[in-house]
Amino acid sequence: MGDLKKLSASEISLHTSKDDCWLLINGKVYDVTKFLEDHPGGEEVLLHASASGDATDAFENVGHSTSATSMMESYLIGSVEGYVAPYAATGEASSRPSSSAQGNKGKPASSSASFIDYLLPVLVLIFAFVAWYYLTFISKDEKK
Ligand code: HEM
Repeated sequence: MGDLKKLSASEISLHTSKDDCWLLINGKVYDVTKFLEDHPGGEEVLLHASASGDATDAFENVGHSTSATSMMESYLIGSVEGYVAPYAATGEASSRPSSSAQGNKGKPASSSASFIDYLLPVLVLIFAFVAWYYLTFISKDEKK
């Protein structure tokens, strides 16, 4: 498959129907018309992904098996010149769960922050009281 046809985005956008359905995934174009009925995930998702212009995100979000990936080869009909991978396909997808984990971390962090919010004034009061007590009574006694 060295001689992949170079297809334009506008050409691909003409093939989004049940009788003629192309998918753009990672810069490669797949004619899945004959696969629509056999797709384990259903034909609707394929038609929707086809209509969206770029099916890369949709395809990768499902976490397809390696057998699904090797199956794709038989539907490959071309590629897109100057293809720019969408966000999730660039390997940065792994940073998404970590950013949501950060959101989770926010909770204990903010509750410990509110704990310090209470503790700090109390500590300052205790320190002020001890200092006042020392200066008022103890240091006077020492001078005597
Ligand atoms: C040429 C492209 C595609 C091929 C060859 C393909 C193939 C497969 C295969 C073999 C499965 C069964 C599970 C597995 O082995 O991973 C599957 C499941 C599925 N696929 Fe695809 N798929 C393609 C594109 C897409 C796209 C673009 C979407 C968009 C959302 C999609 C959505 C799904 C869903 C939702 C399932 C069901 C997962 C489940 O029920 O666990 N597929 N696909």
